[in-house]
Amino acid sequence: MTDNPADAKTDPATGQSWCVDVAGWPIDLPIVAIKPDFAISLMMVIDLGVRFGAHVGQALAAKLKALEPDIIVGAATLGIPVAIDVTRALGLDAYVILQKSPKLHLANALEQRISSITSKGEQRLLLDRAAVPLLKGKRVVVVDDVIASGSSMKGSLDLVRKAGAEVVGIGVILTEATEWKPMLGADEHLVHSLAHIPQFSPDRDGTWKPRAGT
Ligand SMILES: O=P(O)(O)OC[C@H]1O[C@H](OP(=O)(O)OP(=O)(O)O)[C@H](O)[C@@H]1O
Repeated sequence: MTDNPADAKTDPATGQSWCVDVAGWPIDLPIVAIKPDFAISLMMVIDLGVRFGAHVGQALAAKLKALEPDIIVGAATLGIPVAIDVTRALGLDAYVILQKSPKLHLANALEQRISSITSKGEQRLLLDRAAVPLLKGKRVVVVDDVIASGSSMKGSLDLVRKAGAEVVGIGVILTEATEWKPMLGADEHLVHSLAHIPQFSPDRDGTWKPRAGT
């Protein structure tokens, strides 16, 4: 036990869940406390199976097809299956992943700093210079599983543009709350999502309820 409230740990498991309809496919997401008075509902797309992956790939492709993308870009880690499923559903082949692990071959990569709502501290997004020719002058759609603070997506957009691509759209399975809108600024209108999730505060009896305006 600690006397300093700042040292107190929040138990992330609330035992509650939030149901969201993802383009006709309902999923239950655990509500996870990040602070004593703040929780999110957490989608781990890699735990939802290949049929769900194919479903979101097809549903996002249906929204993104008219933008005529040449190639899809996704950010590690949870943006990887989304990028693959959307690429497959659009009938494309190549895709580009923005990595987070500083592999040996990425020593000279293009780099952007990000800090997402679900990961502690600052992270780096890395674009392999060998992938730049796949993007330069191309129509690109950037995908991810979730956009929340918008930091990860903003970093992805900056990197893709540094590589000389035109970003014609953004595809996400879920938008979360609204913080991402000012973060993306003029790029907000590029976002296509399959569903929206709020953020949560506890009411007096400890039940987590959607925060107003989220
Ligand atoms: O809008 P934001 O606040 O940036 O949050 C969204 C990002 O957070 C998650 O990634 P995370 O950083 O947890 O990394 P992971 O995909 O490697 O698990 C998610 O996959 C998005 O990329």
